[in-house]
Amino acid sequence: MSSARVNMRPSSKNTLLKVVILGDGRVGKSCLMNRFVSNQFDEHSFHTIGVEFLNKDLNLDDCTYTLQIWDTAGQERFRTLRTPFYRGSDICMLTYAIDDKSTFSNLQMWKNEFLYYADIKENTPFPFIVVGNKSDLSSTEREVSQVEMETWCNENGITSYIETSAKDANNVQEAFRMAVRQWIKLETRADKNEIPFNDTVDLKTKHVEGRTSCCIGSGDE
Ligand SMILES: Nc1nc2c(ncn2[C@@H]2O[C@H](COP(=O)(O)OP(=O)(O)OP(=O)(O)O)[C@@H](O)[C@H]2O)c(=O)[nH]1
Repeated sequence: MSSARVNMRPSSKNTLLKVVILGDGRVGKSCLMNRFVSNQFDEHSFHTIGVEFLNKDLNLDDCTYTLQIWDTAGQERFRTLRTPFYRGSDICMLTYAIDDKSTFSNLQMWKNEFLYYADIKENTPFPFIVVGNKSDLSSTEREVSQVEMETWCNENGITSYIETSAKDANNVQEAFRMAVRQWIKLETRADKNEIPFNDTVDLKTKHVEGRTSCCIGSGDE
């Protein structure tokens, strides 16, 4: 068998990527997912309890990716409900709200929680993307500057970061596209340089024929 593992993905099928969205409660994780999947925004979005997921196809560079997007509950009391779903993730979106410094300060906690429960070793390259949501808010409400975000990302080896507004639909599509590009970048690098070639196991590339969606424990408190 050839060592060109990257070319084994049949173009006629989708590549399924599991994307998990993490961050403190109320930063807008559910709104980002709903804006991306349904192009809708709910001003009075309820707390998520546990996790929910929705699928959405994304076309990039002549390939179709089915993003299985997992929206998790940000509140501490739902920790044990959300963490079992981190395993098998392909992309992790670390989210904060630009008008709430504490949600930004907690990014390190979210990154650590993800790495631990997804069972990924600390220094293994992984497609993280940092999203500063609620960019529609006025500059007087802003508590986290773009420079602070860039600095934190640089310190944490994260090269994908963006500010979004689920409310105005600003940069939401772009955030998911950026996340997939980051996944492709690392996948290609892993294929070429890092992961020893294995005839039988391709942990990153999965294929789906159809679309599904379901909810697990969503609703009001
Ligand atoms: N101004 C503004 N408000 C937003 C934006 N995104 C979400 N919100 C509001 O922020 C609140 C929380 O949004 P959610 O999407 O429920 O937050 P969450 O991160 O999923 O919260 P948990 O489920 O508790 O983890 C809601 O009142 C939203 O309307 C945004 O881009 N701009």
